[in-house]
Amino acid sequence: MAKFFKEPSRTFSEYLLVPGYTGPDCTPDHVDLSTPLVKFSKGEKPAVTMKIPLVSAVMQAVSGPELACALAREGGVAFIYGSQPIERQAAMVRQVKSTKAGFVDSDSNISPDATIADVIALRNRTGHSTMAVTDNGERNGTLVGILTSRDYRESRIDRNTLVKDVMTPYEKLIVGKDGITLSEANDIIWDHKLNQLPIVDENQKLVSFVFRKDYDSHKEYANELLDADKRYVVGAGVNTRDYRERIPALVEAGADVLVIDSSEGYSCWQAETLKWVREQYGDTVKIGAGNVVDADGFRFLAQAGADFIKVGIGGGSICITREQKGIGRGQATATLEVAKARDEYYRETGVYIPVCSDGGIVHDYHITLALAFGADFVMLGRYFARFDEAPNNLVTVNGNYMKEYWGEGSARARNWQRYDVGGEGKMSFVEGVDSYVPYAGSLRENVGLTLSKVRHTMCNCGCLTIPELMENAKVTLVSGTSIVEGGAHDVIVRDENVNAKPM
Ligand SMILES: NC(=O)C1=CN([C@@H]2O[C@H](COP(=O)(O)OP(=O)(O)OC[C@H]3O[C@@H](n4cnc5c(N)ncnc54)[C@H](O)[C@@H]3O)[C@@H](O)[C@H]2O)C=CC1
Ligand SMILES: O=c1[nH]c(=O)c2[nH+]cn([C@@H]3O[C@H](COP(=O)(O)O)[C@@H](O)[C@H]3O)c2[nH]1
Ligand SMILES: [K+]
Repeated sequence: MAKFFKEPSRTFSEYLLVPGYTGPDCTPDHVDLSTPLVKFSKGEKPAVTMKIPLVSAVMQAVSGPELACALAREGGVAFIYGSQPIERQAAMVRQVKSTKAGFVDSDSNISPDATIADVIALRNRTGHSTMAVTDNGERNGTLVGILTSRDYRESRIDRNTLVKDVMTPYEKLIVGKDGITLSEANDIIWDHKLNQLPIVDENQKLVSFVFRKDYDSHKEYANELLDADKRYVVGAGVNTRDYRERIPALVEAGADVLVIDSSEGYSCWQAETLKWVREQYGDTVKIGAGNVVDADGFRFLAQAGADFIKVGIGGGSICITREQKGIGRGQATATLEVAKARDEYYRETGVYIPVCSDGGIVHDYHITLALAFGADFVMLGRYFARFDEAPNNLVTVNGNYMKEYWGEGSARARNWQRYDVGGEGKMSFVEGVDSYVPYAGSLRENVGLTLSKVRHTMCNCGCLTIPELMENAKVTLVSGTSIVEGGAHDVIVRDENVNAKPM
């Protein structure tokens, strides 16, 4: 007979944390959110420890180079999406590894022959009004000028006006030479009262920008996650088909960690991929696997050699896998059971394999719950898709700023040819939707706020570290009615905008 799990599978919104004793030193500024990214043996240190328990989803709408740098600055890791040609993904990894803190890749570039209508469209798409004018309109083209919102009056200007007729031309620009330090660049900005300094190489090709508004934040990134060469740490997604070509390209580009990106990881394909990595690279290449939702799946991938294991089927905000295929498990139950299997495996072997809870985080407190349930870190898609740094378009919908967010199993993502690589045929059904999420501003601000809530909650629970929270948290199931009790109720809320909304 089929196996039936005794308990229903539950999700994070069905639980709350019950406070523990808070002592005088248990304050948010004392909370340490560092957490292992990859496996380690008892008594040893993991090869990569994150400063915060957040990684970004392996998705086209989420994890591009700009977001990767922004997240590494805060102490987390992004996984550059794999649903793109190998060379392009490797180039994104290289871009992160070659980004120097404070030097920003220009994401708003336009050619001198473009029109103001093009400028406005580009600004609406990227949210940035400072544009590099390059000969070919590309990021690393020859710099011929700069265009900012001060160069034209949107309400008056003829939309057919050409960029070259309103831009500040190169001859009038103050530029920095590639190779200068951040403090030299900032000195030039202050001496000349600039808002931005373009950095160019010896052939006048645009390399990057330094922005005045970034000055304060660049002074201090206490949690910055850097490799031994002081470059940002970055991850990348791979699949179980073209890994023999993709992995070498990503490793060569400098990826610090890889993850097999799949809805379902309890398969011979993942074991084969892990085996191949060990044969080729031993333990020098770090690679996570998944997703699984029970102890059997965990043990299988642990024995196959995974460096961390990802949990979650069908709980993501854009996921329709449960509806389409009927596989999955409530995210809280899945995380708890896999974390228990992780602890058991650790007791048996002395090897600790970090567990990542992937998908379905809706409120900030869900992160704290996931950690209390035993996750070492969480993977977020929707959350990061709302930020400036994500590679997805900013659009207006009914007058509201939104960012586009689509699943990797949606038709939109699948237009990418991965389903034709080595497979018997195309997948005929979709497992994800194409959607909008409300635009939320910068990653730094949002992550700061989210983690401040996590730290406060941990203090309520009397815990200063993630392992302490895993060990000591007290968790209660809540009834449907008590969930209603937990929100504003029986009052007429006056102003939606000034009241706290869930993230
Ligand atoms: N976490 C979740 O709940 C879900 C995530 N997704 C996302 O969608 C994307 C696509 O996921 P999947 O469809 O699971 O991709 P996948 O490539 O892992 O699997 C697609 C199909 O190909 C088969 N397959 C994989 N490697 C093979 C090989 N070497 N030879 C023959 N057959 C092979 C698999 O068993 C599966 O039937 C990923 O980004 C994933 O994260 C999609 C649905 C649910
Ligand atoms: O059923 C699915 N169809 C999809 O098209 C899809 N795309 C991504 N994912 C998974 O969702 C996670 C992100 O979830 P959130 O938006 O809730 O953070 C991601 O990290 C993935 O695990 C998908 N699941
Ligand atoms: K399976």
